[in-house]
Amino acid sequence: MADDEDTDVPLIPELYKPAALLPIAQLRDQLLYTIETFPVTIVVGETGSGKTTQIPRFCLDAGWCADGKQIAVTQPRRIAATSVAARVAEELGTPLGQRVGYSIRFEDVTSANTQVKFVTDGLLLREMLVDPLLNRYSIIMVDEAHERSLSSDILLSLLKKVLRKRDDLRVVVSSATLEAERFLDFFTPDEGEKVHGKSKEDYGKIISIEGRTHPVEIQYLLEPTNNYVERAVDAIMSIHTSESPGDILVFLTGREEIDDCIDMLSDRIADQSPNHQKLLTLPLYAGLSTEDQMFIFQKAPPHTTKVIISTNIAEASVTIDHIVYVIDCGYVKLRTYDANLGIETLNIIPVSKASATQRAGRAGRTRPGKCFRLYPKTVFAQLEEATFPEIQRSNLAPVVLQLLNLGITNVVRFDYLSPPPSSLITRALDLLHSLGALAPTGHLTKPLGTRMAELPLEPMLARTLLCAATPAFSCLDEMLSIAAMLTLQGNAFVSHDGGKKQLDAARRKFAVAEGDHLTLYNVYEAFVKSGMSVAWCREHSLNHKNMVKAVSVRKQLAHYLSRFGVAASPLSSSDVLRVGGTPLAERIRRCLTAGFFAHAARMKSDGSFTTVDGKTTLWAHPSSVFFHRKAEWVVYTEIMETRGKVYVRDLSAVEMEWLVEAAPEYYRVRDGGRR
Ligand SMILES: Nc1ncnc2c1ncn2[C@@H]1O[C@H](COP(=O)(O)OP(=O)(O)OP(=O)(O)O)[C@@H](O)[C@H]1O
Repeated sequence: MADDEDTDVPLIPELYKPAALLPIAQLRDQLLYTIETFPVTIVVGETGSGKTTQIPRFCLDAGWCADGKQIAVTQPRRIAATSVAARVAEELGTPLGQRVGYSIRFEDVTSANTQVKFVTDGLLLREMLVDPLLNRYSIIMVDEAHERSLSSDILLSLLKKVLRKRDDLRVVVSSATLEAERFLDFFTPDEGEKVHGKSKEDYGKIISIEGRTHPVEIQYLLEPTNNYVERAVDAIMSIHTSESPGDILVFLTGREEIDDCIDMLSDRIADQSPNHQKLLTLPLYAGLSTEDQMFIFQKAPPHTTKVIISTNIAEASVTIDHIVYVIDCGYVKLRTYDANLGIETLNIIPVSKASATQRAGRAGRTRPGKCFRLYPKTVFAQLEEATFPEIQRSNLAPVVLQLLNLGITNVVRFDYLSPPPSSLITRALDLLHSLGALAPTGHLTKPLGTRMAELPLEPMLARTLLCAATPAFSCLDEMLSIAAMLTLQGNAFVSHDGGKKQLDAARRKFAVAEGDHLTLYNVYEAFVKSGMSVAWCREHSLNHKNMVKAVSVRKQLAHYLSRFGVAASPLSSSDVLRVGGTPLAERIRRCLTAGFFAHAARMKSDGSFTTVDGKTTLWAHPSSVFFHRKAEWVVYTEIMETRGKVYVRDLSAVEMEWLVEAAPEYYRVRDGGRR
C-alpha cells in the first residue's frame, strides 16, 4: 500500500488538461451524458483515441467519486494496469497510489484516497468475493473487452447481475467495433422487460469515437516467410539503417523466440561500425517482474534506438513513448485446454484482425508511425476477426471455484456471454470434486472449498498449500516457500551474461534428486539466508527482483492462512524432520501429490514421460532436474507445448501409491483410462 498522504487535495482543475488533441476530447459531454443516463455505455474507438486514460478522468471530474466512491478500470494484463495508472496519475499531478492507483495480484498500490483504480480483470473478480455488489465503485469500466479474456467475460456476466441490484452503478465497456452490438445486447433487458424502470432502449448505448492520434502506415511482406524471427531481425536492421530514428516494438510469440531474436540481433550489431546509432534491446514477457517490465518505458540513452521485443502483453492499452515502428510477426501463443486429455497446451496460431490492429496501434500514439507486418496483405484479409474467447478454451476450474464461492451453484446455466462447451465445465467440476472442494450437494465444502476459492492460487496449488498444514504432511513453512516460488513461473533464474551454460550450472548447484519443487525450496532458503543479497543473486544467476517478489508473495500467502486460522506447528516444520517416521522431503512430495495428482506422468525408457491415461507424451523442460535424471512417477505443476512437443516444468518424483492414496476416486473413476 502506498502512504496515506495527500488526504485533502481537491480535484486540481488547473492540472486537468484533457489532452485536447485526443479524439475523445470532443465527445466528453456526450460521453458523460450517456454514462449519467444509461446504466451501460459501450465505447468503440480507434487505438490511441483516449478511452483508457481519459474516460476515468472525465468521470472523476464530473463528480462520480464525490461521495467517496471509486472508479475501477479493468485491464486483461498487469503491465497495462500498472502503466496506465502511472500515466493517469501523472496527468492528474498526483503520486501513484494516491488518487490514482492500481491493484494486481500480490501488489496493491492504492490508498484510502484512491479514486481511480486500475485493476486486472481477475483481481476485480476476486474483490467480488468480499464485496459481491462492488459497492465501493460508482463506475466500472471494462477495458479491451473484445479481447474476451476469461476473467473479463465472467466479470461482464457478474456485472450484469449486479446492475439488476444496483441502479446507481454505471458500467462502461470499451470494445473493438465488431463486438460492440453483442455487448450491448448482452446487457440490455429482453424485449418487454424492464430493469429499474428502464427498457431495452434506455438501458444502454454505443458511443463511437472517430479518429486517432497520429497516422500509422502499414506495410506487408510480398511473400509469406517461414522464419518470422529471422525476418523480424532483418526488419529491425533495415529500419535501423534506412529509416529515420525512432524506437521499435517487435511482437513475437514467446520468451524463447524473444531470446533467439536478441541473440541474432547482437550478432548482427557486432558487425556494425562503432560510430553507428546504438541498439538497446529489451525483452518483455509476462514472467518478468513488474519492475523489469516497467523498464521498457524508460527513455533510451542518447544516440540509442530502443528495441523492445515483446509477447502480446504489450498489445493493448500500453503507450510507450518514442515508439515509431511496430513489427508484427502475425502470430500469438494461445493457451488451449483439452478437456479430454486434461492438459493445457500453448499453440502458436495466427493473430486475429483485432489483435493485429491493436499491435499496429502501439505506434502512432505520440507521433506518426509505421507498422511492418511480417506476412502478406492477403493473409491479413483471411485472419479471424476476433480472438476465440478464452472461456471456450480454458481450464475452467479456477473460475468455477470462484463462481461457486459467489453462491452461483448452477454453473452450467449461468448467463455467459459465450457459453463454454459443457465438457469444460464438467471437467472443472470433476477436478474440483476430486480436490475435495465440491460437496455432492454441488456446494463448496467448508472450510476446504471456500478457502481454496479465497486463496489467490490455482486450485491444485491452493489445495496443496492447505494440505501442507495438516499433521500428516506438516510442511507448511516449506510449501509456502514453494508456492511463492511457483508464482514466479520459471523466472527465478536469469542469465546475467546471456549464457545458457551459466544458467544450467547455477540451477545444478541447487538441484536435488527429488525434483524441482525441493530445488525451488532450496533456492528460496538460500536466498533468505544470504540476507536477500543482490550480489549473492548475481553470483548464482538469480533474478533478485523476482526473488524479492517471492518473499513478498510468501508473506501474503501466510497472511491468508493465518486469517483462516491455519498455521504451521509451533516448532518450525524444518525442525520436525520426521513426522510419523516420514522424512520432510517425502512429506513435501506427498503433499504435492495431494494437490497435483491430476498432473501425474510416468517416465519411459527414452526419458520422456507419458500421462497416466497413456494418451500424451510429455518431455521434461530443460530447466527441470528430470531433464537428465530418472524417476518412475512424477507430478508436474506446469505444462506447455512448444514446437509440437509438450513440455512439463516443475516436476517432483512421487510414488504411484501416493497418487491412489491422494485421489482414490479420481483414479478409480477413470480406471481403464488412467491406471
Ligand atoms: N505514457 C504515455 N506517454 C505519452 N503519451 C501517452 C501515454 N499514455 C497515453 N498517452 C497519449 O494518450 C493517448 C491515448 O491513450 P489511451 O491509452 O487513453 O488510448 P486508448 O483509446 O485507450 O487506446 P488503446 O485502445 O489503444 O489502448 C495515446 O495515443 C497517447 O497519445
